[in-house]
Amino acid sequence: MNNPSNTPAAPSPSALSAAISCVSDYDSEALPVSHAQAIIRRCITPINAIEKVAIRSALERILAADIISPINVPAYDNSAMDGYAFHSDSLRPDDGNLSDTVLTIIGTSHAGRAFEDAVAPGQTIRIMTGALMPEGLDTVVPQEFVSVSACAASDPLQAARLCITIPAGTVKAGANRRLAGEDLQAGAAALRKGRILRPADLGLLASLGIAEVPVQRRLRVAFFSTGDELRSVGEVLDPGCVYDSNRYTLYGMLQRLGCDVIDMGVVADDPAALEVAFKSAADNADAIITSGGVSVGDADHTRQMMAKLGEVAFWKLGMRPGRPLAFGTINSANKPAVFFGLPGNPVAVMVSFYFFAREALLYMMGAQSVPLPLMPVASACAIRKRPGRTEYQRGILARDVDGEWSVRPTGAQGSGILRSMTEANCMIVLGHDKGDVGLGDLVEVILFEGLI
Ligand SMILES: Nc1nc2c(c(=O)[nH]1)N[C@H]1C(S)=C(S)[C@@H](COP(=O)(O)OP(=O)(O)OC[C@H]3O[C@@H](n4cnc5c(N)ncnc54)[C@H](O)[C@@H]3O)O[C@H]1N2
Ligand code: MOO
Repeated sequence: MNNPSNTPAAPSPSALSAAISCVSDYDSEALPVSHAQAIIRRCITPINAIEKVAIRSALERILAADIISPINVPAYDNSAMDGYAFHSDSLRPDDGNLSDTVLTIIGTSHAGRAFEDAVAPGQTIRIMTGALMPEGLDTVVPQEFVSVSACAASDPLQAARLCITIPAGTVKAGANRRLAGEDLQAGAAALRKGRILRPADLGLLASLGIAEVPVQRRLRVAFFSTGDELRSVGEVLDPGCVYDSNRYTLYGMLQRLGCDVIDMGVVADDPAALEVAFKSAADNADAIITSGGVSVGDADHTRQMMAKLGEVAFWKLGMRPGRPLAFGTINSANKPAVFFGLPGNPVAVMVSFYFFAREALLYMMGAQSVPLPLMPVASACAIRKRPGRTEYQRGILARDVDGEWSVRPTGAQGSGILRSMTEANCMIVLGHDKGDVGLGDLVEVILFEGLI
């Protein structure tokens, strides 16, 4: 079922205006990062539109409701090992006399093909990993711990059978058995609303027999680059021009976040053209992201457009790179769209996206907040840092000659040097109040790559 309702993704204009007008005590020269992040949180609300998708299509989507397990997992008591199952009462007490236990094998339980007869004390069955434990049995001994031989001939019926000998002390009562419901009980929450579904979650859903799940509809994000000097890939690079790279990094970051992207290309440094672009973006998207035009140059029109077409919540932060980041809203006929005006410098785009837009967009998508883990690591060199702003340096985390992990900046940290992002494997986050870093001092890093 595909049922994306047209519920507004953003709050009503009045709610947003109220949130934005709460922005007081704002030092326009050095609004701390944490303060700016809090302002953004106050100004946004999650979208409220759900669609149902098959579990394979749910990868990386955001779960829109708790998933309650319809069954026990495992569904029945089963063996964790290939071996022999029996009742623990059959074990000879481990009384220090090293008394072995001898049990008669009376059948086999395969995974998917259970042994259905009763198993009496003194008897055992061969059992495979995952096979159902017959009623009354509670213990499995792995096959490599037992010896198998013909049973003692005192009883003619027994002599025709095979027996196992379990050496004393090999196995404890209840060992190697997986109990019904021990992973998950029927009626318990298997996955919580707001989770970004990962491969393990798809497997878990399948293990519960669930074929479809409700997910949040994708967030629609429109983006464009501004600047008369920008040329798109495939165009001739005239003197004084640069290729537009920001739309590609933005495309990649938005795709990774699972957004529906609306690429609006390059818009000239012309107020009329910008106004048309902003209005069209606000009509079609939940959020708008632009790059460039937020500084103080003669052709930097973005903030004026925000003030004309919406509201500016803040502009300029105590951070580097990304200082001229602008945040606010752009109005449209139906709803205001959340707006991030990212600075034009290519690294500033990525840093301000990862540390501001990313969390906001995830929140709008209805995702549970999962803070990025900051890990303390020794710095492999001295780093100059001025207190009063947060710095995001591109770092390489590696083992040193002694096998210890340490981090060093990639080299020149100019916010136009995009190569610093491609060479780095982590971001070194130097907090607002931090000063110079000495060799061996601990700094906090956020890794770029994760396992899943
Ligand atoms: N007098 C001041 N000048 C500047 C300040 C300031 O506070 N006072 N801030 C500097 C900082 S910090 C930044 S960051 C930039 C941001 O300026 P804009 O957002 O107006 O960006 P532009 O001027 O349009 O471009 C800056 C730089 O980045 C290149 N660029 C822009 N868009 C792209 C793109 N899509 N792909 C690749 N490269 C792009 C552009 O050519 C410029 O080189 O302002 C400083 N100035
Ligand atoms: O703060 Mo700007 O973003 O470095 O170049």
